[in-house]
Amino acid sequence: MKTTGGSDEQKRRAGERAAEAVEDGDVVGLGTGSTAAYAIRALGRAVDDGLDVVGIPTSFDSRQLAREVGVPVRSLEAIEGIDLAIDGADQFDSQLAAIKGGGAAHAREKVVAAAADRLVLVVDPSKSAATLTRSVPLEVLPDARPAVERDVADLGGASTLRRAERKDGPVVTDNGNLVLDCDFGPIDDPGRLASSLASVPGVVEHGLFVGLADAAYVGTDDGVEVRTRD
Ligand SMILES: O=C[C@H](O)[C@H](O)[C@H](O)COP(=O)(O)O
Repeated sequence: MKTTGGSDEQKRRAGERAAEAVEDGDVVGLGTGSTAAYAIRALGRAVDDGLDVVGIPTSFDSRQLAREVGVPVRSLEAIEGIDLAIDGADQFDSQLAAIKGGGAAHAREKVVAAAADRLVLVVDPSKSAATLTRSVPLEVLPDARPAVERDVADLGGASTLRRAERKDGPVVTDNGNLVLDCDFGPIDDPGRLASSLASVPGVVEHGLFVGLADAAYVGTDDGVEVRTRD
């Protein structure tokens, strides 16, 4: 998966600190992306040392990595609750509202985050913003794409179909859908935009995570800064 933003060392610190918050017997949501991957690898080492956990992957890639490093996995439908979800973000603000979906995994990520008692974002300082400004990814039913593009324009956004980097054609999600990256400029009210996007027919899920994260572990050059909502 493409690595963005801060240094690998910053991401490693954030991911490993979040893995330390996992307790024996926990069911853990395993996020997607380069930062969450550090948490999954750290959990694998903890399992080697005797930690008893079950991981709930949010994507093909996180499932694959968990299996490689020895974290036992189960699917979301097989469990009743999640103690802690650990996941990355593409941008987040002081209220821990976040834009996710740089890896096109935000639909499952949101289901896991909503099912979790706690969501910890693992990020580097480049993800922090006073106002969310990045494009918001929408997972969209393929047939609904033109209609969704029109609705996004009515909401003041400009959509771009996400294209695959190493083959001709669009990115197809783990669920068989397309991704539209939608630029709304600075997002003054993430909650209002989230509600509007959730009501667009054909949008399977949008990448705005509002009111879901409990903490952000920000890996820095010196350590880890733990941020909570203002
Ligand atoms: O769909 C992917 C996810 O939302 C990722 O958690 C997000 O893109 C952050 O990834 P990374 O830690 O690689 O920047």
